[in-house]
Amino acid sequence: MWRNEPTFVVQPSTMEVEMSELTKQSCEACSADAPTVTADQKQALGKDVPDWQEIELDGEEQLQRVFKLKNFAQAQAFTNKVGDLAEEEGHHPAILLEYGKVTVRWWTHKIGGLHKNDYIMAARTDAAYKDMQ
Ligand SMILES: C[C@H](O)[C@H](O)[C@H]1CNC2=NC(N)=NC(=O)C2=N1
Repeated sequence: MWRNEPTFVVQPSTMEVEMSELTKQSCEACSADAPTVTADQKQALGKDVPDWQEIELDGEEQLQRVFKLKNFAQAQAFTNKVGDLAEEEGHHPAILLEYGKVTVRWWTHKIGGLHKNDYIMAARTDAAYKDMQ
């Protein structure tokens, strides 16, 4: 017979839930006339990817994060994971692969700036990095 043992469900913290929100989302189709994110959206979305910097390069706003890895082979493996993610979503970053270091930049080429998709992919990149630790 099933003993009615109490089952304790561990509730993720709101932060984890928020973080997991973006990592669970997929990129939405975005056309060349899609708007870039507003300042308010940047503020709200930025909270889910706190380790990323908003930079401007060639007049285009981008998200950038430098990931530290143990050596070149680990950096290469992480680069490939990010590349696979990008192919899956049809949304691609700029990646600089160095010994023990990978610099990733996300932005949406067709709108020349930041779209919600870039925040989703930044969160997914963080999750891929976490999986490698
Ligand atoms: C045809 C192809 O789907 C488009 O060119 C995609 C490819 N990957 C992309 N990646 C990014 N970051 N921005 C884009 O606008 C983009 N467009």
